[in-house]
Amino acid sequence: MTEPKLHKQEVSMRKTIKIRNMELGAGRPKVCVPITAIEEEEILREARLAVEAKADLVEWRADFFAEADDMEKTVRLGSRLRDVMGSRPILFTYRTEGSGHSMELEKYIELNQRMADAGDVDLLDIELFMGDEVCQKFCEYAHERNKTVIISNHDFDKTPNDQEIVERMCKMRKLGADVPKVAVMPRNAEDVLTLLSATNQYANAHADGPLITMSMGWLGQLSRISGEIFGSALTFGSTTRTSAPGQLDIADLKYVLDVLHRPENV
Ligand SMILES: O=C1C[C@@](O)(C(=O)O)C[C@@H](O)[C@@H]1O
Repeated sequence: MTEPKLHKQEVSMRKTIKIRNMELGAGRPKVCVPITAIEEEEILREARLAVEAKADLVEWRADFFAEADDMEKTVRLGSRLRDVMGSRPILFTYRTEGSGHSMELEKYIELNQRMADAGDVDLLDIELFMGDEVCQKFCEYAHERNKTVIISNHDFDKTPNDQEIVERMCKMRKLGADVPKVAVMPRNAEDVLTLLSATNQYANAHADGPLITMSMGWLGQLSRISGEIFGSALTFGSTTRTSAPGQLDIADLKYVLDVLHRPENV
C-alpha cells in the first residue's frame, strides 16, 4: 500500500512574480495590510504600523484618502509612503465597488495612470467591472512602466457558483492582469467551499501565475488562513481598521500561518 501524501505540495508549475524584495506565488502566502486612513499623517502612521507588524506589503486604499481627488497630492503622498515602506511593495487601490466611494471613470483612469507614472507604487488594482477595454488598456499602460496589475472583482452579498468564479479569473488574465483577484461573500458554509473549490480549479487547470481569492465575513475567515492550500498567494490582515469583513488582525493571522508552516508541520 502506498503511503498517503501528507505533506505540502512543493512543486508548482505557476510562475512567480518578483516585486522588490517579495516573490508573489512562492513560499508562504504574502500578508498585506490595508491602509484605510483619511488624513495624510494618519496614512503614514498606519504604514509604519504595518512595517512594525512585519507585513510583506501594504495596500493603500486611496479611496479613503480625503484628498484623493487632488492628483498632485496623491502622487506626493505615494512618495512619502515609499520612504516609510523602504523595500516593501505598495499596492495602490482606489476601490469603488462596494466601498461607498466613487470617482468618475476618466478620473479613475487618470489617477491610476499618474500613480503608475510616478513609480512609487509597485502594484495597482483595477476593477473588472470598469469594462474590458479600460482593463486591457490599463494593463498595457502599467506594464510599459514595469508595474504589476491586479484585476479584481467583489461580490459583497453572495457567492457565485464555482464555474462563474473560475471564468471571471480567466477573463481577468486574458485582459492582461498579472494577478486575478476575487472576493465573495458567503451566505453559508457551503459558499466558502465553493470559493475554495473555484480557487483550486483555477489554480490547477488555468493559472500560469499567482492568484488571490478570499471569502469574506465571519464564515470566510477560514479562507484567509487556508487559501494558500487551494492556490491563493496573498491574504489581507489588518493593524487598526479592517478594509473588508472577516479580515483578521495581522498578529493573529501571522501566528496561525506560523503554526501551519512550522517545520514539523510541513
Ligand atoms: O480586494 C481586496 C480584498 C479585500 O476586499 C478583502 O476581502 O480582504 C480587502 C480590500 O482592501 C482589497 O482591495
